[in-house]
Amino acid sequence: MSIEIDRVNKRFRDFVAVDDVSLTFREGELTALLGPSGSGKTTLLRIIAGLEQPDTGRIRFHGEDTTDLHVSKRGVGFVFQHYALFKHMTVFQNVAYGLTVRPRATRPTKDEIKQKVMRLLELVQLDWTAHRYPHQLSGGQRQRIALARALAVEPKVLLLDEPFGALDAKVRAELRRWLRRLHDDIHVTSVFVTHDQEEALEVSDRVVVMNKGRVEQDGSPEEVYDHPANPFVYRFLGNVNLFEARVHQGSAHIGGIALPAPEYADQRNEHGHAYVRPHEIEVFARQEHADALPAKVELVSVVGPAVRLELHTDASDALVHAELPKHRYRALGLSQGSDAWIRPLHSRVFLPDERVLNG
Ligand SMILES: Nc1ncnc2c1ncn2[C@@H]1O[C@H](COP(=O)(O)OP(=O)(O)OP(=O)(O)O)[C@@H](O)[C@H]1O
Repeated sequence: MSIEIDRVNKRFRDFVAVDDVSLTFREGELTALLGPSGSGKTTLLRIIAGLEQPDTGRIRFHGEDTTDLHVSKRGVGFVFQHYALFKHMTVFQNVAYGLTVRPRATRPTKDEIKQKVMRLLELVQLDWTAHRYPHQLSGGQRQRIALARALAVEPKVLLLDEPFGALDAKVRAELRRWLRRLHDDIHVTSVFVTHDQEEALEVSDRVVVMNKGRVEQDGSPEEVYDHPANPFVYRFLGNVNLFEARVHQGSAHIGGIALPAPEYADQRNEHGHAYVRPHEIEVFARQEHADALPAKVELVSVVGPAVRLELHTDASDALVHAELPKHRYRALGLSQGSDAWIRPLHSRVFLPDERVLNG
């Protein structure tokens, strides 16, 4: 079931929560709505669900206009951050609930319900908890049961609002891999809200980056990470270094070096910024390349197999962050206070008014 959002707007009094958003979620895809707090992700999800009415614009499920259709008629399943399971019901009863409350004509038999619930519990790998009560489960297990419960009624669309938000980092990481595998098995069109960029990049087929009620970029995880459409997306998707640049005839000059910026072939002496990710900064102990900048190592932190360096260079107002494998760092023989050389391997240049000439 594809979902089409067509020029949707939503205000809460003076506040514009969703600002002229048009998007298509393709059938069977898992899409992350990613953005900072207050960017309108949840409001958009609630509009898709039918829990909120848009002021203007239409929602279509598989081409059919559902904008005025009641939430109960849309065939959506939900999982929220604090999706309270019914405390007085066992896991089995919780998952069976949506089926048992159906009108008699469409209600499956007891045996059918039993089979289905047990199949779902196996799918979320918690069949052994069927007779337990929610308080006898961990937070991560409860969210998996909430997902089984949402799937029991065979939703056409699955909507998840920060489903792992309340869990600790390790459980979150496990559950997101688990959700990915589950989605590969069941292929229900799913939209999932998160403000965690790593979660969005790891789990989803597609990422929609939102900011102030608008869509900043919509693409595959690789596209949004490797080719951010604008400085907002660049900053939001991970660490980035900013260098003041003079943009002139297809080059961005920072310090004494020139970086290629072919998209600005016609610009002359314009002021801009070159964005470079920490792992795209090459570090040397000596001046091995003519196009490297002199720097000084200010801080070294070892994070598992990687080493993060913070370096001072005259070409940047802030310390430059570089990240390299530990073996490479060791081979360089650098330490805090050492003189070093840095070279941006890949950069993306933006002019201050965020004009993007190469999309
Ligand atoms: N019912 C409401 N009444 C008034 N304002 C609301 C209502 N619902 C949401 N808002 C406002 O709309 C804005 C967008 O909220 P929304 O929950 O969609 O953002 P979000 O991106 O999901 O943020 P978060 O990650 O913090 O949940 C927020 O500033 C919020 O205060």
